[in-house]
Amino acid sequence: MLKNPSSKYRPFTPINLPNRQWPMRTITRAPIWMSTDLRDGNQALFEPMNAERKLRMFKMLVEIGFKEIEVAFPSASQTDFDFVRNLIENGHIPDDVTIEVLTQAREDLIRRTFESLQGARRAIVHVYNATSPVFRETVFRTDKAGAKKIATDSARLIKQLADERPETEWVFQYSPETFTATELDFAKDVCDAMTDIWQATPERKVILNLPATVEVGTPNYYADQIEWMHTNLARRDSVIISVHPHNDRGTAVAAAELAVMAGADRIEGCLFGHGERTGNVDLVTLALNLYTQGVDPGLDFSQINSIARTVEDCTQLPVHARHPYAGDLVFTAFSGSHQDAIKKGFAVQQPEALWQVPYLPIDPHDVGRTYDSIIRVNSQSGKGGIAYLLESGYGLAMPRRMQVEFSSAVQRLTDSSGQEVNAEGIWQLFNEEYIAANAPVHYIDHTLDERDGIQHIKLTASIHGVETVLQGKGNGPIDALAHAFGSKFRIHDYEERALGAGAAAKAVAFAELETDGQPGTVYGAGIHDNLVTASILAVISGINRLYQRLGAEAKQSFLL
Ligand SMILES: CC(=O)SCCNC(=O)CCNC(=O)[C@H](O)C(C)(C)COP(=O)(O)OP(=O)(O)OC[C@H]1O[C@@H](n2cnc3c(N)ncnc32)[C@H](O)[C@@H]1OP(=O)(O)O
Ligand SMILES: CC(C)C(=O)C(=O)O
Ligand SMILES: [Mg+2]
Repeated sequence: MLKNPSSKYRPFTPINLPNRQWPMRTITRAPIWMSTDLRDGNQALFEPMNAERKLRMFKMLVEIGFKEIEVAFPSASQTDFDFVRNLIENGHIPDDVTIEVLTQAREDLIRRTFESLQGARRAIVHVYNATSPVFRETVFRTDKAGAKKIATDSARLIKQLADERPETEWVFQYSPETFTATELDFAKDVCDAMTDIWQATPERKVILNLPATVEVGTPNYYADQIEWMHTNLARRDSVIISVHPHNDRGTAVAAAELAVMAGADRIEGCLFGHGERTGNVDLVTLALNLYTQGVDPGLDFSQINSIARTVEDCTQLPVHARHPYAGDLVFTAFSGSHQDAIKKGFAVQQPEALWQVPYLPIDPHDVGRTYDSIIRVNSQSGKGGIAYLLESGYGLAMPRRMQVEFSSAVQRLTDSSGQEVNAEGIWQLFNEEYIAANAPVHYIDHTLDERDGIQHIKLTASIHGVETVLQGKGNGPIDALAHAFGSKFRIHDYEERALGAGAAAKAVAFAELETDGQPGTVYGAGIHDNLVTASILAVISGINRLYQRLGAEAKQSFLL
Protein backbone atom coordinates (compact mmCIF):
# COMPACT_ATOMS: atom_id res chain seq x y z
CA MET A 1 0.00 0.00 0.00
CA LEU A 2 1.22 3.52 -0.81
CA LYS A 3 2.31 5.57 2.14
CA ASN A 4 0.32 8.80 2.47
CA PRO A 5 2.80 11.38 1.10
CA SER A 6 1.32 14.15 3.22
CA SER A 7 2.72 12.42 6.30
CA LYS A 8 6.05 13.97 5.26
CA TYR A 9 4.77 17.39 6.26
CA ARG A 10 4.03 19.10 9.54
CA PRO A 11 1.20 21.58 10.05
CA PHE A 12 2.14 24.95 11.54
CA THR A 13 1.33 25.37 15.22
CA PRO A 14 -1.32 28.06 15.75
CA ILE A 15 -0.24 30.97 17.89
CA ASN A 16 -1.89 31.44 21.24
CA LEU A 17 -3.08 35.02 20.82
CA PRO A 18 -6.38 35.12 22.70
CA ASN A 19 -6.75 38.89 22.48
CA ARG A 20 -5.83 39.28 18.83
CA GLN A 21 -6.88 42.67 17.45
CA TRP A 22 -6.29 42.45 13.72
CA PRO A 23 -9.55 40.73 12.69
CA MET A 24 -11.53 43.81 13.74
CA ARG A 25 -9.28 46.31 11.95
CA THR A 26 -9.56 47.79 8.48
CA ILE A 27 -6.86 49.37 6.37
CA THR A 28 -7.45 53.10 6.13
CA ARG A 29 -4.13 54.32 4.76
CA ALA A 30 -1.40 53.03 2.52
CA PRO A 31 1.65 51.34 4.03
CA ILE A 32 5.19 52.43 3.13
CA TRP A 33 5.90 50.58 -0.11
CA MET A 34 9.29 49.13 -0.92
CA SER A 35 9.95 47.68 -4.34
CA THR A 36 12.46 44.89 -4.49
CA ASP A 37 12.02 44.30 -8.22
CA LEU A 38 15.67 45.09 -8.79
CA ARG A 39 16.87 42.68 -6.07
CA ASP A 40 14.50 39.82 -5.09
CA GLY A 41 12.74 40.15 -8.45
CA ASN A 42 16.00 40.31 -10.34
CA GLN A 43 17.73 37.42 -8.55
CA ALA A 44 14.86 35.13 -9.66
CA LEU A 45 15.13 35.67 -13.43
CA PHE A 46 16.53 33.23 -16.00
CA GLU A 47 18.60 36.14 -17.16
CA PRO A 48 19.05 38.90 -14.58
CA MET A 49 18.51 42.42 -15.93
CA ASN A 50 21.47 44.11 -17.55
CA ALA A 51 22.42 47.68 -16.64
CA GLU A 52 20.14 49.23 -19.25
CA ARG A 53 17.09 47.22 -18.14
CA LYS A 54 17.81 47.86 -14.46
CA LEU A 55 17.91 51.60 -15.08
CA ARG A 56 14.69 51.48 -17.12
CA MET A 57 12.98 49.56 -14.33
CA PHE A 58 14.35 51.97 -11.69
CA LYS A 59 13.05 55.01 -13.57
CA MET A 60 9.65 53.42 -13.98
CA LEU A 61 9.47 52.57 -10.26
CA VAL A 62 10.27 56.20 -9.48
CA GLU A 63 7.53 57.37 -11.85
CA ILE A 64 5.01 55.01 -10.24
CA GLY A 65 5.79 56.74 -6.94
CA PHE A 66 7.99 54.35 -4.95
CA LYS A 67 10.02 56.26 -2.36
CA GLU A 68 12.07 53.24 -1.26
CA ILE A 69 13.64 50.96 -3.85
CA GLU A 70 15.96 48.02 -3.16
CA VAL A 71 18.29 48.44 -6.10
CA ALA A 72 20.86 45.67 -5.73
CA PHE A 73 22.82 43.09 -3.77
CA PRO A 74 26.05 44.99 -4.51
CA SER A 75 28.45 42.40 -3.09
CA ALA A 76 26.96 39.64 -5.24
CA SER A 77 28.13 40.81 -8.65
CA GLN A 78 30.00 43.54 -10.47
CA THR A 79 26.80 44.34 -12.43
CA ASP A 80 24.93 45.08 -9.21
CA PHE A 81 27.84 47.02 -7.71
CA ASP A 82 28.22 49.11 -10.85
CA PHE A 83 24.50 49.75 -11.01
CA VAL A 84 24.54 51.32 -7.55
CA ARG A 85 27.54 53.43 -8.55
CA ASN A 86 25.77 54.54 -11.74
CA LEU A 87 22.68 55.62 -9.80
CA ILE A 88 24.73 57.64 -7.33
CA GLU A 89 27.36 59.09 -9.65
CA ASN A 90 25.01 60.02 -12.44
CA GLY A 91 22.33 61.62 -10.28
CA HIS A 92 19.52 59.20 -11.12
CA ILE A 93 18.09 59.19 -7.58
CA PRO A 94 15.47 61.89 -6.94
CA ASP A 95 15.73 63.70 -3.61
CA ASP A 96 12.59 62.07 -2.23
CA VAL A 97 13.68 58.52 -3.13
CA THR A 98 15.88 56.34 -0.93
CA ILE A 99 17.80 53.43 -2.36
CA GLU A 100 18.21 50.22 -0.39
CA VAL A 101 20.83 47.50 -0.79
CA LEU A 102 20.96 43.98 0.62
CA THR A 103 23.85 42.11 2.15
CA GLN A 104 24.38 38.87 4.01
CA ALA A 105 25.59 39.29 7.57
CA ARG A 106 29.22 38.68 6.60
CA GLU A 107 32.06 41.13 7.14
CA ASP A 108 33.56 41.09 3.63
CA LEU A 109 30.16 41.48 1.98
CA ILE A 110 29.16 44.31 4.34
CA ARG A 111 32.37 46.23 3.64
CA ARG A 112 31.87 45.84 -0.11
CA THR A 113 28.27 47.00 0.29
CA PHE A 114 29.36 50.24 1.97
CA GLU A 115 31.91 50.79 -0.82
CA SER A 116 29.10 50.69 -3.34
CA LEU A 117 27.17 53.37 -1.45
CA GLN A 118 29.99 55.91 -1.29
CA GLY A 119 28.55 59.41 -1.79
CA ALA A 120 24.87 58.43 -1.49
CA ARG A 121 22.66 61.16 0.00
CA ARG A 122 20.54 58.64 1.93
CA ALA A 123 20.61 54.84 1.89
CA ILE A 124 19.02 51.86 3.61
CA VAL A 125 21.50 49.12 4.44
CA HIS A 126 19.57 45.87 4.70
CA VAL A 127 21.28 42.94 6.38
CA TYR A 128 19.87 39.48 6.89
CA ASN A 129 20.59 36.08 8.34
CA ALA A 130 18.28 33.14 8.67
CA THR A 131 17.03 32.44 12.19
CA SER A 132 14.82 29.35 11.95
CA PRO A 133 15.84 26.00 13.51
CA VAL A 134 16.52 24.24 10.20
CA PHE A 135 18.82 27.05 9.03
CA ARG A 136 20.57 27.24 12.39
CA GLU A 137 21.19 23.52 12.35
CA THR A 138 21.70 22.79 8.66
CA VAL A 139 23.12 25.93 7.06
CA PHE A 140 25.01 27.65 9.88
CA ARG A 141 25.56 24.54 12.03
CA THR A 142 25.14 26.61 15.14
CA ASP A 143 22.71 27.24 17.98
CA LYS A 144 20.48 30.20 18.83
CA ALA A 145 23.34 32.15 20.38
CA GLY A 146 25.44 31.56 17.27
CA ALA A 147 22.71 32.72 14.91
CA LYS A 148 22.13 35.79 17.07
CA LYS A 149 25.86 36.54 17.07
CA ILE A 150 25.97 36.48 13.24
CA ALA A 151 23.32 39.21 13.31
CA THR A 152 24.69 41.33 16.14
CA ASP A 153 28.30 41.22 14.88
CA SER A 154 27.06 42.53 11.57
CA ALA A 155 24.98 45.22 13.30
CA ARG A 156 28.07 46.53 15.11
CA LEU A 157 30.12 46.55 11.92
CA ILE A 158 27.37 48.32 10.00
CA LYS A 159 27.07 50.96 12.71
CA GLN A 160 30.81 51.51 12.72
CA LEU A 161 31.04 51.82 8.91
CA ALA A 162 28.08 54.19 8.88
CA ASP A 163 29.57 56.36 11.62
CA GLU A 164 32.74 56.63 9.54
CA ARG A 165 30.67 58.03 6.63
CA PRO A 166 28.54 60.81 8.12
CA GLU A 167 28.01 62.45 4.71
CA THR A 168 25.30 59.84 4.04
CA GLU A 169 22.04 59.65 5.97
CA TRP A 170 21.97 55.97 6.96
CA VAL A 171 18.89 53.88 7.67
CA PHE A 172 19.41 50.36 9.04
CA GLN A 173 17.25 47.38 8.21
CA TYR A 174 17.42 43.85 9.57
CA SER A 175 15.59 40.76 8.32
CA PRO A 176 15.47 37.58 10.37
CA GLU A 177 15.28 35.53 7.18
CA THR A 178 12.83 32.59 7.48
CA PHE A 179 11.01 34.58 10.18
CA THR A 180 7.76 32.65 9.70
CA ALA A 181 9.53 29.41 10.63
CA THR A 182 11.39 30.96 13.57
CA GLU A 183 10.31 30.73 17.24
CA LEU A 184 8.66 34.09 17.94
CA ASP A 185 10.51 34.75 21.20
CA PHE A 186 13.83 34.08 19.47
CA ALA A 187 12.94 36.37 16.53
CA LYS A 188 12.07 39.09 19.06
CA ASP A 189 15.29 38.48 20.97
CA VAL A 190 17.45 38.96 17.85
CA CYS A 191 15.43 41.93 16.59
CA ASP A 192 15.60 43.67 19.98
CA ALA A 193 19.37 43.14 20.06
CA MET A 194 19.63 44.80 16.63
CA THR A 195 17.61 47.87 17.58
CA ASP A 196 19.67 48.14 20.77
CA ILE A 197 22.99 48.12 18.90
CA TRP A 198 21.67 50.51 16.26
CA GLN A 199 20.27 52.80 18.98
CA ALA A 200 16.87 53.08 17.38
CA THR A 201 14.90 56.18 18.36
CA PRO A 202 11.55 57.57 17.17
CA GLU A 203 13.54 60.12 15.15
CA ARG A 204 15.91 57.52 13.72
CA LYS A 205 13.83 54.41 13.32
CA VAL A 206 15.19 51.00 12.43
CA ILE A 207 13.35 48.86 9.90
CA LEU A 208 12.66 45.33 11.12
CA ASN A 209 11.58 43.31 8.12
CA LEU A 210 9.76 40.09 9.06
CA PRO A 211 9.76 37.95 5.94
CA ALA A 212 7.66 35.02 4.96
CA THR A 213 10.79 33.86 3.14
CA VAL A 214 8.79 30.74 2.43
CA GLU A 215 5.05 30.96 3.02
CA VAL A 216 4.37 28.23 5.57
CA GLY A 217 0.85 28.87 6.85
CA THR A 218 -2.47 30.50 6.25
CA PRO A 219 -2.50 34.32 6.07
CA ASN A 220 -4.15 34.63 9.49
CA TYR A 221 -1.18 32.77 10.94
CA TYR A 222 1.20 35.36 9.47
CA ALA A 223 -1.05 38.11 10.83
CA ASP A 224 -0.86 36.54 14.29
CA GLN A 225 2.95 36.40 14.05
CA ILE A 226 3.09 40.08 13.05
CA GLU A 227 0.65 41.14 15.78
CA TRP A 228 2.70 39.23 18.35
CA MET A 229 5.86 41.06 17.25
CA HIS A 230 4.01 44.39 17.07
CA THR A 231 2.87 43.91 20.66
CA ASN A 232 6.06 42.47 22.13
CA LEU A 233 8.99 44.15 20.37
CA ALA A 234 11.12 46.48 22.48
CA ARG A 235 11.31 50.12 21.31
CA ARG A 236 8.20 49.71 19.17
CA ASP A 237 7.96 53.47 18.64
CA SER A 238 11.45 53.41 17.18
CA VAL A 239 10.80 50.56 14.79
CA ILE A 240 9.18 50.35 11.37
CA ILE A 241 7.69 46.88 11.06
CA SER A 242 8.06 45.73 7.49
CA VAL A 243 6.66 42.58 5.90
CA HIS A 244 8.04 40.65 2.96
CA PRO A 245 5.62 37.89 1.99
CA HIS A 246 6.45 35.29 -0.62
CA ASN A 247 3.68 33.48 -2.41
CA ASP A 248 4.43 29.77 -1.96
CA ARG A 249 0.85 28.98 -0.92
CA GLY A 250 -0.62 31.55 -3.29
CA THR A 251 -1.79 33.75 -0.43
CA ALA A 252 0.88 36.45 -0.28
CA VAL A 253 -1.55 39.28 -1.03
CA ALA A 254 -3.90 38.18 1.74
CA ALA A 255 -0.96 37.71 4.11
CA ALA A 256 0.31 41.23 3.43
CA GLU A 257 -3.12 42.78 3.90
CA LEU A 258 -3.75 40.96 7.17
CA ALA A 259 -0.23 41.81 8.33
CA VAL A 260 -0.94 45.52 7.85
CA MET A 261 -4.12 45.07 9.90
CA ALA A 262 -1.93 43.37 12.51
CA GLY A 263 0.43 46.33 12.84
CA ALA A 264 2.88 46.28 9.93
CA ASP A 265 3.88 49.72 8.61
CA ARG A 266 5.64 48.75 5.42
CA ILE A 267 5.43 46.16 2.64
CA GLU A 268 8.21 44.84 0.43
CA GLY A 269 7.27 43.18 -2.84
CA CYS A 270 7.52 43.23 -6.60
CA LEU A 271 5.37 44.39 -9.51
CA PHE A 272 3.12 41.59 -10.77
CA GLY A 273 4.51 39.26 -8.10
CA HIS A 274 7.95 38.64 -9.54
CA GLY A 275 10.56 37.19 -7.23
CA GLU A 276 11.95 33.90 -5.97
CA ARG A 277 9.93 30.74 -6.79
CA THR A 278 6.24 31.68 -6.77
CA GLY A 279 7.29 35.27 -6.32
CA ASN A 280 7.16 38.09 -3.83
CA VAL A 281 3.85 39.66 -2.96
CA ASP A 282 2.39 41.55 -5.92
CA LEU A 283 2.50 45.28 -5.21
CA VAL A 284 0.18 46.12 -8.11
CA THR A 285 -2.62 44.00 -6.69
CA LEU A 286 -2.05 45.29 -3.16
CA ALA A 287 -2.11 48.94 -4.25
CA LEU A 288 -5.16 48.60 -6.47
CA ASN A 289 -6.98 46.57 -3.83
CA LEU A 290 -6.55 49.58 -1.56
CA TYR A 291 -7.69 51.91 -4.34
CA THR A 292 -10.93 49.96 -4.77
CA GLN A 293 -11.59 50.40 -1.03
CA GLY A 294 -11.39 54.17 -1.38
CA VAL A 295 -7.84 54.40 0.03
CA ASP A 296 -5.26 56.30 -2.03
CA PRO A 297 -2.33 53.86 -2.39
CA GLY A 298 0.10 56.65 -3.25
CA LEU A 299 1.28 54.65 -6.27
CA ASP A 300 0.23 55.55 -9.78
CA PHE A 301 -1.01 52.61 -11.84
CA SER A 302 -3.13 54.73 -14.15
CA GLN A 303 -1.18 53.37 -17.15
CA ILE A 304 -1.11 49.72 -16.18
CA ASN A 305 -0.64 48.46 -19.75
CA SER A 306 2.59 50.32 -20.37
CA ILE A 307 3.88 49.33 -16.91
CA ALA A 308 3.09 45.68 -17.69
CA ARG A 309 4.86 45.88 -21.06
CA THR A 310 7.98 47.46 -19.48
CA VAL A 311 8.08 44.79 -16.78
CA GLU A 312 7.67 42.07 -19.41
CA ASP A 313 10.51 43.55 -21.40
CA CYS A 314 12.81 43.89 -18.39
CA THR A 315 12.07 40.46 -16.90
CA GLN A 316 11.41 38.57 -20.13
CA LEU A 317 8.43 36.97 -18.39
CA PRO A 318 4.80 37.54 -19.41
CA VAL A 319 2.11 39.04 -17.19
CA HIS A 320 -0.59 36.38 -17.02
CA ALA A 321 -3.80 37.11 -18.96
CA ARG A 322 -5.80 36.74 -15.75
CA HIS A 323 -3.46 38.72 -13.51
CA PRO A 324 -5.59 40.98 -11.25
CA TYR A 325 -6.11 44.45 -12.75
CA ALA A 326 -3.43 44.05 -15.44
CA GLY A 327 -4.05 40.83 -17.37
CA ASP A 328 -5.38 41.03 -20.91
CA LEU A 329 -8.60 39.25 -19.93
CA VAL A 330 -9.51 40.87 -16.64
CA PHE A 331 -11.80 43.49 -18.17
CA THR A 332 -13.35 41.01 -20.54
CA ALA A 333 -16.69 39.29 -20.12
CA PHE A 334 -17.46 36.31 -22.33
CA SER A 335 -20.56 34.91 -20.72
CA GLY A 336 -23.98 36.28 -21.59
CA SER A 337 -25.35 37.13 -18.18
CA HIS A 338 -22.11 38.95 -17.26
CA GLN A 339 -22.21 40.94 -20.51
CA ASP A 340 -25.83 41.81 -19.95
CA ALA A 341 -25.19 43.08 -16.42
CA ILE A 342 -22.09 45.03 -17.44
CA LYS A 343 -23.94 46.70 -20.31
CA LYS A 344 -26.78 47.71 -17.99
CA GLY A 345 -24.27 48.91 -15.39
CA PHE A 346 -22.47 51.13 -17.89
CA ALA A 347 -25.76 52.58 -19.05
CA VAL A 348 -26.56 53.96 -15.58
CA GLN A 349 -23.04 54.68 -14.28
CA GLN A 350 -22.44 58.42 -13.92
CA PRO A 351 -18.80 59.59 -14.32
CA GLU A 352 -18.42 61.00 -10.80
CA ALA A 353 -20.68 58.57 -8.95
CA LEU A 354 -19.57 55.61 -6.84
CA TRP A 355 -18.47 52.78 -9.10
CA GLN A 356 -21.26 50.22 -9.35
CA VAL A 357 -20.80 48.35 -12.62
CA PRO A 358 -21.47 44.66 -11.96
CA TYR A 359 -18.59 42.20 -12.33
CA LEU A 360 -15.99 44.96 -12.67
CA PRO A 361 -14.24 45.68 -9.34
CA ILE A 362 -12.55 48.74 -10.81
CA ASP A 363 -13.33 51.24 -13.57
CA PRO A 364 -11.02 50.12 -16.40
CA HIS A 365 -10.40 53.79 -17.26
CA ASP A 366 -8.69 54.25 -13.88
CA VAL A 367 -5.89 51.94 -14.96
CA GLY A 368 -5.75 53.24 -18.52
CA ARG A 369 -7.79 50.40 -20.00
CA THR A 370 -10.67 51.04 -22.36
CA TYR A 371 -14.22 49.82 -22.44
CA ASP A 372 -13.62 48.45 -25.95
CA SER A 373 -11.72 45.55 -24.53
CA ILE A 374 -14.45 44.64 -22.11
CA ILE A 375 -16.93 42.51 -23.93
CA ARG A 376 -15.89 39.63 -26.10
CA VAL A 377 -18.33 37.33 -27.81
CA ASN A 378 -18.00 33.56 -27.98
CA SER A 379 -20.47 30.68 -27.83
CA GLN A 380 -21.17 31.44 -24.14
CA SER A 381 -22.30 34.96 -24.89
CA GLY A 382 -25.76 36.41 -24.75
CA LYS A 383 -27.47 39.33 -26.37
CA GLY A 384 -26.13 41.95 -23.96
CA GLY A 385 -22.53 41.75 -25.11
CA ILE A 386 -23.46 41.56 -28.78
CA ALA A 387 -25.67 44.62 -28.50
CA TYR A 388 -22.96 46.44 -26.55
CA LEU A 389 -20.36 45.81 -29.24
CA LEU A 390 -22.67 46.98 -32.05
CA GLU A 391 -23.64 50.05 -30.12
CA SER A 392 -20.18 51.07 -28.93
CA GLY A 393 -18.42 50.19 -32.18
CA TYR A 394 -20.96 51.15 -34.82
CA GLY A 395 -23.57 53.32 -33.09
CA LEU A 396 -26.23 50.72 -33.84
CA ALA A 397 -28.77 50.39 -31.03
CA MET A 398 -31.07 47.43 -31.75
CA PRO A 399 -34.56 47.06 -30.31
CA ARG A 400 -34.56 44.65 -27.41
CA ARG A 401 -36.46 41.77 -29.05
CA MET A 402 -34.25 42.10 -32.09
CA GLN A 403 -31.19 41.65 -29.84
CA VAL A 404 -32.62 38.29 -28.80
CA GLU A 405 -33.27 37.31 -32.43
CA PHE A 406 -29.84 38.39 -33.63
CA SER A 407 -28.00 36.71 -30.77
CA SER A 408 -29.05 33.30 -32.09
CA ALA A 409 -27.46 34.14 -35.46
CA VAL A 410 -24.24 35.06 -33.61
CA GLN A 411 -24.53 31.87 -31.58
CA ARG A 412 -24.80 29.78 -34.74
CA LEU A 413 -21.67 31.44 -36.08
CA THR A 414 -19.61 31.00 -32.90
CA ASP A 415 -20.86 27.43 -32.43
CA SER A 416 -19.86 26.45 -35.94
CA SER A 417 -16.48 28.22 -35.89
CA GLY A 418 -15.76 27.41 -32.23
CA GLN A 419 -14.12 30.81 -32.06
CA GLU A 420 -14.60 34.21 -30.56
CA VAL A 421 -16.11 36.86 -32.84
CA ASN A 422 -15.13 40.51 -32.52
CA ALA A 423 -17.19 43.70 -33.08
CA GLU A 424 -16.28 43.81 -36.76
CA GLY A 425 -17.41 40.23 -37.26
CA ILE A 426 -20.70 40.94 -35.53
CA TRP A 427 -21.27 44.03 -37.67
CA GLN A 428 -20.60 41.98 -40.79
CA LEU A 429 -23.05 39.32 -39.65
CA PHE A 430 -25.68 41.97 -38.93
CA ASN A 431 -25.27 43.25 -42.49
CA GLU A 432 -25.48 39.76 -43.97
CA GLU A 433 -28.55 38.85 -41.90
CA TYR A 434 -30.60 42.01 -42.31
CA ILE A 435 -29.24 44.58 -44.75
CA ALA A 436 -28.38 42.04 -47.44
CA ALA A 437 -31.76 40.25 -47.07
CA ASN A 438 -32.92 41.41 -50.52
CA ALA A 439 -34.40 38.32 -52.15
CA PRO A 440 -36.89 37.34 -53.38
CA VAL A 441 -37.99 41.00 -53.08
CA HIS A 442 -35.37 43.46 -54.27
CA TYR A 443 -36.09 47.17 -53.82
CA ILE A 444 -35.58 49.33 -56.91
CA ASP A 445 -37.42 52.63 -56.35
CA HIS A 446 -40.48 54.21 -54.83
CA THR A 447 -42.60 57.34 -54.94
CA LEU A 448 -44.92 58.61 -52.23
CA ASP A 449 -47.64 61.21 -52.40
CA GLU A 450 -50.27 62.34 -50.00
CA ARG A 451 -53.90 62.90 -50.98
CA ASP A 452 -56.60 63.83 -48.47
CA GLY A 453 -54.35 62.81 -45.55
CA ILE A 454 -53.70 59.34 -47.05
CA GLN A 455 -50.21 58.22 -48.18
CA HIS A 456 -50.04 56.55 -51.59
CA ILE A 457 -46.97 54.49 -52.43
CA LYS A 458 -45.76 53.24 -55.79
CA LEU A 459 -43.01 50.68 -55.23
CA THR A 460 -40.86 49.32 -58.02
CA ALA A 461 -39.21 46.06 -56.99
CA SER A 462 -37.81 42.96 -58.53
CA ILE A 463 -39.76 39.96 -57.19
CA HIS A 464 -38.26 36.58 -58.06
CA GLY A 465 -36.29 38.45 -60.72
CA VAL A 466 -39.33 40.04 -62.35
CA GLU A 467 -39.61 43.81 -62.23
CA THR A 468 -42.96 44.60 -60.64
CA VAL A 469 -44.78 47.77 -59.67
CA LEU A 470 -46.91 47.61 -56.51
CA GLN A 471 -49.27 50.28 -55.30
CA GLY A 472 -50.80 50.76 -51.85
CA LYS A 473 -52.19 53.33 -49.50
CA GLY A 474 -52.40 53.89 -45.76
CA ASN A 475 -51.93 56.21 -42.81
CA GLY A 476 -48.20 56.40 -43.38
CA PRO A 477 -45.54 54.99 -45.72
CA ILE A 478 -45.19 51.71 -43.76
CA ASP A 479 -48.93 51.19 -43.68
CA ALA A 480 -49.14 51.96 -47.40
CA LEU A 481 -46.31 49.50 -48.10
CA ALA A 482 -48.03 46.68 -46.19
CA HIS A 483 -51.17 47.41 -48.19
CA ALA A 484 -49.16 47.26 -51.44
CA PHE A 485 -48.14 43.71 -50.48
CA GLY A 486 -51.76 42.73 -49.97
CA SER A 487 -51.59 43.06 -46.15
CA LYS A 488 -50.15 39.52 -45.94
CA PHE A 489 -48.22 40.53 -42.84
CA ARG A 490 -48.60 42.92 -39.92
CA ILE A 491 -45.99 45.36 -38.64
CA HIS A 492 -45.80 44.44 -34.98
CA ASP A 493 -43.23 47.07 -34.09
CA TYR A 494 -41.35 49.76 -35.93
CA GLU A 495 -38.39 51.87 -34.73
CA GLU A 496 -36.02 54.30 -36.39
CA ARG A 497 -32.74 55.80 -35.18
CA ALA A 498 -29.74 57.75 -36.37
CA LEU A 499 -26.71 55.67 -37.20
CA GLY A 500 -23.54 57.63 -36.41
CA ALA A 501 -23.46 61.38 -35.88
CA GLY A 502 -23.07 64.65 -37.78
CA ALA A 503 -23.16 65.05 -41.55
CA ALA A 504 -22.18 61.42 -42.09
CA ALA A 505 -25.14 60.15 -40.06
CA LYS A 506 -27.53 57.76 -41.76
CA ALA A 507 -30.92 56.50 -40.75
CA VAL A 508 -31.48 52.96 -39.57
CA ALA A 509 -34.98 51.52 -39.34
CA PHE A 510 -36.18 48.29 -37.79
CA ALA A 511 -39.48 46.61 -38.62
CA GLU A 512 -40.86 43.60 -36.75
CA LEU A 513 -43.21 41.56 -38.93
CA GLU A 514 -45.62 38.74 -38.22
CA THR A 515 -47.88 36.70 -40.42
CA ASP A 516 -50.69 34.23 -39.85
CA GLY A 517 -49.72 30.62 -39.42
CA GLN A 518 -46.12 31.46 -38.59
CA PRO A 519 -45.10 31.51 -34.92
CA GLY A 520 -43.25 34.51 -33.56
CA THR A 521 -42.05 37.62 -35.26
CA VAL A 522 -39.21 38.40 -37.61
CA TYR A 523 -37.16 41.58 -37.81
CA GLY A 524 -35.99 43.46 -40.84
CA ALA A 525 -33.55 46.37 -40.92
CA GLY A 526 -32.73 49.04 -43.45
CA ILE A 527 -30.01 51.68 -43.61
CA HIS A 528 -30.19 54.67 -45.92
CA ASP A 529 -29.43 58.41 -46.06
CA ASN A 530 -33.16 58.99 -46.28
CA LEU A 531 -35.30 57.95 -43.34
CA VAL A 532 -38.36 56.91 -45.37
CA THR A 533 -36.24 54.84 -47.73
CA ALA A 534 -34.57 53.21 -44.69
CA SER A 535 -37.99 52.28 -43.34
CA ILE A 536 -39.12 50.79 -46.69
CA LEU A 537 -35.87 48.81 -46.85
CA ALA A 538 -36.47 47.59 -43.28
CA VAL A 539 -39.92 46.26 -44.18
CA ILE A 540 -38.63 44.59 -47.35
CA SER A 541 -35.77 43.04 -45.34
CA GLY A 542 -38.42 41.74 -42.90
CA ILE A 543 -40.56 40.38 -45.76
CA ASN A 544 -37.59 38.49 -47.20
CA ARG A 545 -36.55 37.07 -43.82
CA LEU A 546 -40.14 36.07 -43.06
CA TYR A 547 -40.44 34.45 -46.49
CA GLN A 548 -37.41 32.23 -45.78
CA ARG A 549 -39.17 30.80 -42.73
CA LEU A 550 -42.41 29.87 -44.51
CA GLY A 551 -43.27 26.40 -45.72
CA ALA A 552 -43.51 25.77 -49.49
CA GLU A 553 -47.29 26.23 -49.57
CA ALA A 554 -47.29 29.43 -47.55
CA LYS A 555 -44.55 30.79 -49.77
CA GLN A 556 -46.79 30.36 -52.84
CA SER A 557 -49.44 32.69 -51.52
CA PHE A 558 -47.26 35.09 -49.50
CA LEU A 559 -45.98 37.12 -52.42
CA LEU A 560 -48.38 38.25 -55.05
C1 LIG B 1 15.88 35.06 0.81
C2 LIG B 1 16.79 35.79 -0.08
O1 LIG B 1 16.38 36.15 -1.12
S1 LIG B 1 18.34 36.14 0.48
C3 LIG B 1 19.14 36.90 -0.86
C4 LIG B 1 19.66 35.92 -1.80
N1 LIG B 1 20.38 36.57 -2.83
C5 LIG B 1 21.60 36.20 -3.18
O2 LIG B 1 22.13 35.29 -2.63
C6 LIG B 1 22.23 37.03 -4.26
C7 LIG B 1 23.32 36.31 -4.97
N2 LIG B 1 24.25 35.68 -4.04
C8 LIG B 1 25.54 35.54 -4.32
O3 LIG B 1 26.01 36.00 -5.35
C9 LIG B 1 26.38 34.80 -3.34
O4 LIG B 1 25.54 33.95 -2.60
C10 LIG B 1 27.16 35.73 -2.42
C11 LIG B 1 28.15 36.54 -3.24
C12 LIG B 1 26.27 36.65 -1.65
C13 LIG B 1 27.95 34.89 -1.41
O5 LIG B 1 28.69 33.91 -2.14
P1 LIG B 1 29.62 32.80 -1.42
O6 LIG B 1 30.52 33.48 -0.51
O7 LIG B 1 30.16 31.97 -2.50
O8 LIG B 1 28.61 31.96 -0.52
P2 LIG B 1 27.39 31.08 -0.96
O9 LIG B 1 26.61 31.75 -2.03
O10 LIG B 1 27.83 29.70 -1.26
O11 LIG B 1 26.55 31.13 0.39
C14 LIG B 1 26.70 30.12 1.37
C15 LIG B 1 27.47 30.63 2.55
O12 LIG B 1 26.88 31.81 3.09
C16 LIG B 1 26.49 31.62 4.43
N3 LIG B 1 25.32 32.42 4.63
C17 LIG B 1 24.13 32.31 3.99
N4 LIG B 1 23.31 33.30 4.38
C18 LIG B 1 24.02 34.02 5.26
C19 LIG B 1 23.71 35.17 5.98
N5 LIG B 1 22.57 35.78 5.86
N6 LIG B 1 24.65 35.67 6.79
C20 LIG B 1 25.82 35.09 6.92
N7 LIG B 1 26.18 34.01 6.23
C21 LIG B 1 25.28 33.48 5.41
C22 LIG B 1 26.25 30.12 4.51
O13 LIG B 1 26.33 29.63 5.80
C23 LIG B 1 27.38 29.59 3.64
O14 LIG B 1 28.55 29.65 4.39
P3 LIG B 1 29.65 28.43 4.35
O15 LIG B 1 30.13 28.46 2.92
O16 LIG B 1 30.63 28.86 5.35
O17 LIG B 1 28.92 27.18 4.66
C1 LIG C 1 16.43 38.92 2.29
C2 LIG C 1 15.10 38.54 2.76
C3 LIG C 1 14.32 39.69 3.27
C4 LIG C 1 14.32 37.87 1.72
O1 LIG C 1 14.33 38.20 0.56
C5 LIG C 1 13.40 36.84 2.18
O2 LIG C 1 13.48 36.42 3.33
O3 LIG C 1 12.58 36.40 1.36
MG1 LIG D 1 12.57 37.42 -0.48
